[in-house]
Amino acid sequence: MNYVAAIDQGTTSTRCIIFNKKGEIVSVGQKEHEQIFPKAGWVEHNPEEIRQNTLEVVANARIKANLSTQDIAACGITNQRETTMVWNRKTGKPYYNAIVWQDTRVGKKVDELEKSIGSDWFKERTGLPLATYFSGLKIQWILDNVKGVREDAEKGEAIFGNMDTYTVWHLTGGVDGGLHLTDVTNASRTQLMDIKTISWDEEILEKLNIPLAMLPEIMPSSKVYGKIKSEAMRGVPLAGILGDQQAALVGQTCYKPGEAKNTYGTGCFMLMNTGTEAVASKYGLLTTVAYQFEGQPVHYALEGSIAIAGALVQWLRDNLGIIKNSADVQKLAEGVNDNGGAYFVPAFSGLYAPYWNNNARGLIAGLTRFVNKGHIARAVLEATAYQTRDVLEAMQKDSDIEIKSLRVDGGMTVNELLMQFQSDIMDVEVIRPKMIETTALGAAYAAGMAVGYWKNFDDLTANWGIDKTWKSEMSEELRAKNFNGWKKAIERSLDWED
Ligand SMILES: Nc1ncnc2c1ncn2[C@@H]1O[C@H](COP(=O)(O)OP(=O)(O)O)[C@@H](O)[C@H]1O
Ligand SMILES: O=P(O)(O)OC[C@H](O)CO
Repeated sequence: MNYVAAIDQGTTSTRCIIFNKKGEIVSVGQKEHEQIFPKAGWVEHNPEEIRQNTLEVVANARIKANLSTQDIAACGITNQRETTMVWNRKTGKPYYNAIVWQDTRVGKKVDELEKSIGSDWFKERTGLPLATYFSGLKIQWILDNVKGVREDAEKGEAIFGNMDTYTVWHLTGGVDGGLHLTDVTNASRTQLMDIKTISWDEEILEKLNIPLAMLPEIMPSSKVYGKIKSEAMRGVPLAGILGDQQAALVGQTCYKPGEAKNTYGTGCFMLMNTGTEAVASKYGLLTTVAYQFEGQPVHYALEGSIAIAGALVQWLRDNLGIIKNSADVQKLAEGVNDNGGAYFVPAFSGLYAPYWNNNARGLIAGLTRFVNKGHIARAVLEATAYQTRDVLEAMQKDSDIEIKSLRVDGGMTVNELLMQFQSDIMDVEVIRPKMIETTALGAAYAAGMAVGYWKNFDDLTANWGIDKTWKSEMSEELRAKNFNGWKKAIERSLDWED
């Protein structure tokens, strides 16, 4: 039993990574899936495609490393959070595509609930403000708009799950007794869980008209839940589940209160461990569960969620065709000295933290005839850095902790121009660890700890090491001028939709 595996079911792709005891990658299987945009603001995934990709990448990772299932001590799961599925437990058939976290179709509902109940009512109970982002209203949309689901849900036949729950259910037998469960971190993103009692909130379920019978059982993030039955990893204990951003926090070994990380993927998410206390945010952050290891108390985090980060680079590639690969954005941006006065606010799904403005929409501001595609590429990268500074400021105010250095990870952190600008615009040291696949690593840690492959948090912390550090090289005056331009652009994007 020399290895631990992790399945990372992300927004753009599904990966399976096999790690050794030092937390090093032994093998990777990866496959992208289709992004479906049926209407403006709607984003869906095909669950069947994801299910098949999962089995394929698991088999690939194992076969590439020439390992048998006996070599794998445990498997963990991490996933894009909030993305919502409802399927039939007798047939395994989904009633509708997975509604992705970025989808804004429930915008009107959010406005209605804001008027009738108020965002604070939800925030006090769940740690989350009213927004299109979370699962609860997405479940309600499926119940109200897809024929027959409500009836089946009342009978306990139509069941809900985020991608963790859907994956676990299939891996542990599906229609033949698949486990219907989730972990505390994923449950904390549904807006249906009481953040203090860690149980489904029946008053919220009543207000949203969601039957309790369709919800999964809430479990710790690190625990042996059962054994995998699918051939690709038959017999391996399934022993860890974490939402992907919480997994990155665990992978970055941020186990002490005050320790924080920022993950740059499709979106960008900064989480700070706040220990066993659920700190309520006054400055636009979420209160969320960080992790729970079996037999230990729940640990909480403050989170600043940014919906669009790497997704903007993809938009440049897929919608405008200015670049061929995501990596080309750096070369294009390096061809110019600065943004030429252009600012890009990527409010494609409204704006998340710290603004929570569902009706914001994207814009490029400050254009003149001087601006060329190099400046736009720079504005695209800078948008992620500016949004991160907004979140960092909120984090410092909410936690009363001055953040002097920030641990980063995720696909975008290979972009060194972005990392330098990030440090410049925040005047904070940016630290990239040797391992930037921290999401999968966190899920592997959760699973490995549950079966005793790693014995304690010190074992995990010992695996962490620095690859590169960036320090600010920007003058105070220029930093202030640049950030002021960003704030003006943000003002203009707010409440664009009526
Ligand atoms: N060199 C690069 N510069 C900027 N962005 C990049 C670069 N390489 C990849 N990305 C972006 O990073 C994202 C992929 O990161 P990843 O951590 O795999 O995301 P996710 O887990 O959300 O699928 C994509 O949105 C892609 O556009
Ligand atoms: O798939 P990622 O890495 O973009 O993460 C998505 C988040 O979990 C959404 O909350």
